Amino acid sequence: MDLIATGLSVDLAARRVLTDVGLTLSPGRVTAILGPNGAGKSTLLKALAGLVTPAAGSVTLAGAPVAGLPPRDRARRIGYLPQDAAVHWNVAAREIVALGRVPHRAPFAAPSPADHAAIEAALAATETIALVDRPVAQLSGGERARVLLARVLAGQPDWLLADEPLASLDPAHQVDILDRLRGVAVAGRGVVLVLHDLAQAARVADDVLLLRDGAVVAAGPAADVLTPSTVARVFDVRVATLPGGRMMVPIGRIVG
Ligand SMILES: Nc1ncnc2c1ncn2[C@@H]1O[C@H](COP(=O)(O)OP(=O)(O)OP(=O)(O)O)[C@@H](O)[C@H]1O
Repeated sequence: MDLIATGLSVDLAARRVLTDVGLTLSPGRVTAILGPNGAGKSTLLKALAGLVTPAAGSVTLAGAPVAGLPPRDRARRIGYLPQDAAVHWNVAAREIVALGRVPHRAPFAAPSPADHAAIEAALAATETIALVDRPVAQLSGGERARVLLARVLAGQPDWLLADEPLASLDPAHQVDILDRLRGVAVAGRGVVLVLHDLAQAARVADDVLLLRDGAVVAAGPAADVLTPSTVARVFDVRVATLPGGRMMVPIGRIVG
């Protein structure tokens, strides 16, 4: 059940922000989308989730255009965690996580044992069990981010698309959530992450897609793409590599 973008271009406010992007994503792998600010990473993720209308090209899931999938079906198959997700209702965290199961049952039906099991598993994976009775408005940014990730995990989608899921997490939770996301891929689902941290990407990703100015600069297995020269070209930074070669730390700006 591949997720495939073909000749994908997206315009926002009459400006082209993605140009002719082509990629094939396969289940069982973690793909990291990296690139400078404004490169089009979030727009690409939204397009993969069927949430923006392409100006040209298409996104298909198992051969069917995602834009044409019935919304409930699409929500069951593609879980999307936006960047800086806001919560508009000040309800208990458990209610937010439970919303992840809504696409799985008929309108107004009571949660099934499978729903309860999926919610408990998501709470455990994100270490949010202790937060379930707290109103979300009273949670810290990192706690809220974990609750929102739990909501997407509870939906057990075939594809999990997350936009900067580590942004407000402390190092322990970053490592833990990355391991959980790897586990989702190992279990046979597809995981696509927009990340900023090169080291985290090197740690978690099987495949890496580098975007700059709305176009793909490099894509493929992480070991092939995350090289000092490619990273320097895309981000205008000099990097030092840690032993092993894949872990990189930016050490200076390339000017001119
Ligand atoms: N709603 C919008 N209307 C108009 N332009 C937009 C809109 N959203 C994003 N853009 C523009 O589209 C381009 C790509 O934005 P996008 O958010 O996809 O980039 P990004 O790579 O995710 O950036 P960042 O790393 O800063 O989050 C940017 O130039 C941005 O200013």
